[in-house]
Amino acid sequence: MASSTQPADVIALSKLTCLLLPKEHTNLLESKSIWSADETHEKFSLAERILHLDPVEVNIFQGITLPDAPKFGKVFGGQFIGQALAAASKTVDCLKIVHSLHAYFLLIGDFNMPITYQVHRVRDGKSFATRRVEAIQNGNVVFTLLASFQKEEGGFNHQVAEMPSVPNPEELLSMEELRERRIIDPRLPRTYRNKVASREYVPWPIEIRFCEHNTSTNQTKSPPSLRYWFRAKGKLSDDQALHRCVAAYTSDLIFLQVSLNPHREKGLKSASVSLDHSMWFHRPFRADDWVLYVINSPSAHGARGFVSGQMFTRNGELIVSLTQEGLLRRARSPVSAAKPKL
Ligand SMILES: CCCCC/C=C\C/C=C\CCCCCCCC(=O)SCCNC(=O)CCNC(=O)[C@H](O)C(C)(C)COP(=O)(O)OP(=O)(O)OC[C@H]1O[C@@H](n2cnc3c(N)ncnc32)[C@H](O)[C@@H]1OP(=O)(O)O
Repeated sequence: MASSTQPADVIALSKLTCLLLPKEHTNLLESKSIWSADETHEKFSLAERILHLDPVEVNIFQGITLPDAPKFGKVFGGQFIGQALAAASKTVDCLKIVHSLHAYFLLIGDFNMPITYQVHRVRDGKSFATRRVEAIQNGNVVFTLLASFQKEEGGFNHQVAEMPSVPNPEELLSMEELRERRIIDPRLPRTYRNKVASREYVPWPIEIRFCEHNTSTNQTKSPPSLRYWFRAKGKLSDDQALHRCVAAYTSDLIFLQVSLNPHREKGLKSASVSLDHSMWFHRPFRADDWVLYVINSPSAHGARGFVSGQMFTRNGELIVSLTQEGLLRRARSPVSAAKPKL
């Protein structure tokens, strides 16, 4: 080293020291912070592009609803959670990673309008940091999230929760295959099959494989529980913060609906929206690798359904615990509850 010449950058200079870093190690200086892509590249997975935010000012970010993002007639609740968590994460020291969040859905979001995320730096401690995020459209706060972040720390370790025994995702049908099968399944009512066939099919950014083969429809009763594997389509950047945002996004896709399962009946039209959502991230994971989502609804009462969930890696590690309460009503016709009023 002493006699050879190497290209290097001066990275610190004082009267007494001059710190040089060989060119091949300059990547060590790159921020490890939340995926820092300033542009949305086509090569990124759709999930990563949906969660992309533009910085506007310090603590203020802007997100949009991409044309190919799932919408359900409004801004999808998971998009609010994922984007708000991304905004919060971008303001936190990159060594701290989200361990819990609590959110409220206040107003139906308009997917034709950008969403402004205003981050409030509630506290920055040595080990923990807390952020509050407001999602704003047309001057109204439509969604709010509190999230807490922690520096990696060793400690006690136990896991009582056991991953249920379910088939491997490779043995199960994809949503696309399931849809094809349902259209031609003679055990299902013709009206239901026609409805599935005529409904426009928009692929989700998340691949889903239901663990139980069932022939129930949105018009037939079933137990208030569900288990499915999910993973982001495509490869995600290697940033644990992003993987947690993608899990947060996905967690609202099929969650509250489980609460409606025992109440489904012919002709039922429901008006249901997520009201609040809480998550605890226990261990690191990748959201572009299969994750098992185990959902139960212990209660529905007073027009509110309650659901709780656990997420496991393929190795049976409990990675996330979560809960949600949602509004569960019979829809008054015409179904108008889900229109934005901003
Ligand atoms: C289980 C097997 C599954 C297999 C699945 C396979 C495939 C799945 C396929 C699809 C899955 C889709 C998954 C979609 C999940 C989507 C989840 C979400 O994204 S929800 C979006 C996030 N949440 C929100 O946006 C909620 C925002 N918050 C609010 O809107 C409000 O806070 C509120 C909760 C409505 C409460 O506001 P308020 O106090 O003002 O409430 P009101 O009771 O006064 O009502 C407001 C408004 O609604 C009208 N309304 C009320 N009740 C009804 C009803 N029963 N029917 C129709 N309309 C109703 C009411 O008239 C009010 O309107 P107005 O002000 O004009 O009078």
